[in-house]
Amino acid sequence: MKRELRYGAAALRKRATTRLIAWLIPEILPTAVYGIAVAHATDNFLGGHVWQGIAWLGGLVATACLGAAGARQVYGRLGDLVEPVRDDLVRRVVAGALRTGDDSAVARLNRQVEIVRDTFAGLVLVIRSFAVTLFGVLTGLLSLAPLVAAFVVPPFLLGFALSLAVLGMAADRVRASLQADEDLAASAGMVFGGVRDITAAGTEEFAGRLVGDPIEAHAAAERALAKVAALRTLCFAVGGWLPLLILLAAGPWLIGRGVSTGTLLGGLTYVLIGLQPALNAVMGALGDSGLRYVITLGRILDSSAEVERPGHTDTPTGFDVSLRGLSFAYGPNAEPVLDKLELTIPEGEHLAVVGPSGIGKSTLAGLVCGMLTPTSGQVLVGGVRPARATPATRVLIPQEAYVFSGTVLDNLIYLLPNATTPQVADAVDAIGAAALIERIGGLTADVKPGELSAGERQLIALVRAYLSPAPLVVLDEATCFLDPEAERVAEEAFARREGTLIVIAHRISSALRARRILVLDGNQAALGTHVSLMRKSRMYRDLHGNWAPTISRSQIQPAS
Ligand SMILES: Nc1ncnc2c1ncn2[C@@H]1O[C@H](COP(=O)(O)OP(=O)(O)OP(=O)(O)O)[C@@H](O)[C@H]1O
Repeated sequence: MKRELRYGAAALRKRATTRLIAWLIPEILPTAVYGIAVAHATDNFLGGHVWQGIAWLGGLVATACLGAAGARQVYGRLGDLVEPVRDDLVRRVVAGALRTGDDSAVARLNRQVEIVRDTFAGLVLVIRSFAVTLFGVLTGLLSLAPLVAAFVVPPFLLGFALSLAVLGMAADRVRASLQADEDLAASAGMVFGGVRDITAAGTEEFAGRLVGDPIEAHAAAERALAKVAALRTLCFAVGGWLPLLILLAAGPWLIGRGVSTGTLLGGLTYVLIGLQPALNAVMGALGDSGLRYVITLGRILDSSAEVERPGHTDTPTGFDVSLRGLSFAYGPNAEPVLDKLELTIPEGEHLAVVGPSGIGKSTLAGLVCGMLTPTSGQVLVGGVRPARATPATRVLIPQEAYVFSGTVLDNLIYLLPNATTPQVADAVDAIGAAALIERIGGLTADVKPGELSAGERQLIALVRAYLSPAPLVVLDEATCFLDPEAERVAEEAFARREGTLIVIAHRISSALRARRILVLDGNQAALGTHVSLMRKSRMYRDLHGNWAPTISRSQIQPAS
């Protein structure tokens, strides 16, 4: 919210604002005078001086005309103030769309720019008119009877301060409500789209849960919003009605102290037709236009900040990977897969990640490579969030290797299009893919992905990753279809390659080759070498015990 308020404040630092303020003075006058005029007119009428009473009311009409002339000037000045805001926002939106090539963003964001312009103008008007009333009423009350002011002003200011305090809370809750609304629309849309399949597969209960949670979240957000509305009414009661009650209750005491009936009526006039409507208007505007301004402007600034940086990316400094209190769950109410994980993987490290099936190894790989966003905590690669880091910083090879129709060479140099022939030959040799490529027909032969075995596809993907310029390589069971010997050759090649290597291991041999091993165990994690983990991690000892016999009798699909 601070950023949006700063933006508004900067937009107000203009000459147009000074001119707008200057035109406040003729408007303050009638506001200051009407209580005094009512007081004197009443006292004169009560004292039988009818003409003097009428003269006071005539004076009130004259100052009101002066105020109207001042108000007329305001609208012309307002344009000078808000149009530059609109221009600036449109410039940001269009510049962003040109960089991203997202034409639809222009239409979407332009609508938001209109909202910001209108709400900004509305806020300027309401705040200005509130200031006029406040200054006018204070001046009038103090010149009429400071004693009356002492009863009226403090509860009014208290109500106003409480309203401002509630606004911050309201902004958060409106944002939460919008988010809940969007989440519900997304999950309901997904379920409605798949009703036929859900019925066919008999997964109604699962689908019910899928929309049930967002419905609950939405209802909770709306209830929270309703509580804020109730609080706002309470604040208005304090600021708008309490001064009136106090003044009425203190009436006899004030009259006993020499305050005239007219003066009391003048004080009530200031509250009833000055302070109370002004507070109502400013609170309504801040709670409605103000929140729409903050939230809509926030969205525009967020989207333009995303595109203001070239290519939407940051360049990491170094390639150490740090996990800081990293937690991740696949849904708002799902059990966390990873919980407050702390780990630093220094540049050049060779780390193996082991753990039972479904413990979260692939989830961790996805987080490190920026394909998943942490629920809380951080992943940083060279000090930068992976999703924002330049894509060339990391490569993730999953279990199901991706190979596309094209030549073998196209497939190999996909991540380094300008690779030289010796570079390609080195990579092929290092990974042990020479025999496979020869069998396919050489580098210029066409690849037919469907005709390759899973292991062969993995070999091609491994050469591609090896050849890539990425200093961080994550192999997520990327060698699981290779025989142990082919896996050893490939892994050793990656270990020799410069950079950081993270291997999600599916065999103990992979873990034994690594410099350090991370054992994921429920929400716990243990880090160490094979020797230290055999001593301190029961989970690692169990995995080692289960894995060891399978090494010799692995049923592995040969690579070639
Ligand atoms: N897209 C998803 N949506 C919901 N839950 C998921 C999703 N992907 C994974 N999970 C769940 O998250 C948990 C961790 O999964 P993950 O694939 O990270 O485990 P893993 O240790 O890599 O398992 P494996 O060794 O079998 O590949 C599992 O309970 C899994 O069912």
